[in-house]
Amino acid sequence: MSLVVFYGGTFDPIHDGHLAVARAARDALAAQVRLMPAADPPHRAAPGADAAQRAHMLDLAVAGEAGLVVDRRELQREGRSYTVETLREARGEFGLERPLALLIGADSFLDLPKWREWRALFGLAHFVVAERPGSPLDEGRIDAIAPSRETNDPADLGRAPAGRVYRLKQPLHAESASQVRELIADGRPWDEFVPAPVAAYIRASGLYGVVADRGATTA
Ligand SMILES: Nc1ncnc2c1ncn2[C@@H]1O[C@H](COP(=O)(O)OP(=O)(O)OP(=O)(O)O)[C@@H](O)[C@H]1O
Ligand SMILES: O=C(O)c1ccc[n+]([C@@H]2O[C@H](COP(=O)([O-])O)[C@@H](O)[C@H]2O)c1
Repeated sequence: MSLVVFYGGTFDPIHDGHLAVARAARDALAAQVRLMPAADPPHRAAPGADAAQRAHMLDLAVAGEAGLVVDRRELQREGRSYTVETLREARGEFGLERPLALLIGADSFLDLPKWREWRALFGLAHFVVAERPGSPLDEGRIDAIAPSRETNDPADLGRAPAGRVYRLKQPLHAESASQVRELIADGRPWDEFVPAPVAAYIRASGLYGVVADRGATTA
């Protein structure tokens, strides 16, 4: 059975780093990647764009892109978007045998022990960890969180429903959503860091306090 990859995030807004990671996972694992916006993400302040706007920006970013889809399941649930609940719900849909994986940046993975019922996550899905500047996965860091689970063989993720950790090797991408929001707030160029249709939507909606005639790298 083919692997399904969930890529959860606040995506406030989606940026080129997110897209690069999603494409790299799709290509390395030959799997569908489901970009899944959090309704109310745990462990952070309320997002600048509401959930419907963040999901819409994902739609714009993946339009026409093979193997990348938007998954709105967390928007249909009340309360905080705890991943353990999302994966339990996904198991109801995909069954217990289907290989599922959670795609996650290295910074989030290193924070995993703060997540709700985090040890249970390894019984529900594999992890695909994307390297990220500022969060080096030095020797032993993955093993310290997930002893003996790491594999270098992507095929291992198709051989079991859950429980392995695969490190996604891809060119590093420095973009972050907070950087994009800060650039917009400062009236500095920002649109080179997000997909063009997303930049157009941010401008048209006045998100993040964007001023229509400032911050564009192209007039
Ligand atoms: N440039 C990047 N490289 C690798 N992983 C990333 C990158 N940007 C985000 N991620 C990962 O994508 C997931 C969703 O990230 P999120 O939507 O919070 O974006 P962010 O850029 O980290 O946002 P913020 O700057 O607001 O914290 C997280 O697991 C995060 O680690
Ligand atoms: O389940 C948790 O306790 C938990 C704690 C922090 C983050 N998450 C999830 O991790 C993903 C990335 O979160 P964030 O805040 O970096 O955008 C997103 O899907 C969140 O719902 C989940």
